[in-house]
Amino acid sequence: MRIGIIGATGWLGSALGAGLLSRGIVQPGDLALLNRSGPRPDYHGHADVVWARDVADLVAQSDVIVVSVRPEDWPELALRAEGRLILSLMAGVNARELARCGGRIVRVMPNAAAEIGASYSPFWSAEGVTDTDRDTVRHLLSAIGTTDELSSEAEIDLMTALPGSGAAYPALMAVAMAGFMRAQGVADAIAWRAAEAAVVGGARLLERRITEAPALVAAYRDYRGTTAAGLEAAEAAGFSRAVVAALEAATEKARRMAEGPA
Ligand SMILES: NC(=O)C1=CN([C@@H]2O[C@H](COP(=O)(O)OP(=O)(O)OC[C@H]3O[C@@H](n4cnc5c(N)ncnc54)[C@H](OP(=O)(O)O)[C@@H]3O)[C@@H](O)[C@H]2O)C=CC1
Ligand SMILES: O=C(O)[C@@H]1CCC=N1
Repeated sequence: MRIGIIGATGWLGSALGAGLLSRGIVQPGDLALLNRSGPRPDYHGHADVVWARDVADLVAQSDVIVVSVRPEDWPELALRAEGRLILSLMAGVNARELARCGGRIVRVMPNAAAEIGASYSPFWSAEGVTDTDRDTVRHLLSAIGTTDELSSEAEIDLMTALPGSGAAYPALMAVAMAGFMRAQGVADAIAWRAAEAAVVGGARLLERRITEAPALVAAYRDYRGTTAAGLEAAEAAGFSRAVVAALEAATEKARRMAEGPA
């Protein structure tokens, strides 16, 4: 099967291309690529990938087309892709708009952890998508991590806020934590390592047992030690409210983008 990626050198398109090639899901000669800035002599160690001349050329050389341009760049693509399976990675471009290209539409919401094969990339299939298409989607997404099929397109906007945000909130937390340490006079490198211990070490402890998070919070509270004091102060300062506000704002932005200009 020939795969085309529009936006193949971008943050996500490049991660997907790398994953597809390194896992042998697609052979270099069956991978058609397009970007704005032009072909690269080497694409993740492969010189023999196919660089399309333009959108029409990419469509002609692909059975499945991944659209990984920024949402604002979608209209200028003027994609015509009758009979093709389309995987849109774009936030805030709805299936009705995408269907104008004439293909069978699947919307996917990956995240930046695609770079390390650890993206959770839920997808939603519009009308006309077949079970064979779904198998194809799952196979392709296995190149960057795991997936689930969603039952409604509205859930894509929620998934755009989370998990689409990737490392954004952990990074924000790390910045605040390291900032506190530095403000207390701790050396820069040690301040960052302390933040890393909490953000990365803590995340590793929760890996594959995230549903135990409430019990873990309760265990720290019941311990009645220093962390319990910290958790109480965090909640009093609005920690959970801040997280919810962030997800609400991101979801709302995705919805407004999908509705188009007022
Ligand atoms: N980044 C993320 O964490 C996430 C992003 N998304 C979605 O994924 C999509 C891609 O995002 P991201 O990878 O971050 O974006 P980038 O800006 O990193 O990459 C965009 C890519 O699109 C290419 N491009 C732009 N315009 C055209 C055009 N007219 N024809 C061909 N190629 C074009 C660019 O080419 P060139 O490099 O030559 O300029 C580049 O390769 C977005 O729609 C975003 O909403 C979804 C979830 C998470
Ligand atoms: O911040 C963004 O717009 C991209 C799209 C979804 C998640 N990240």
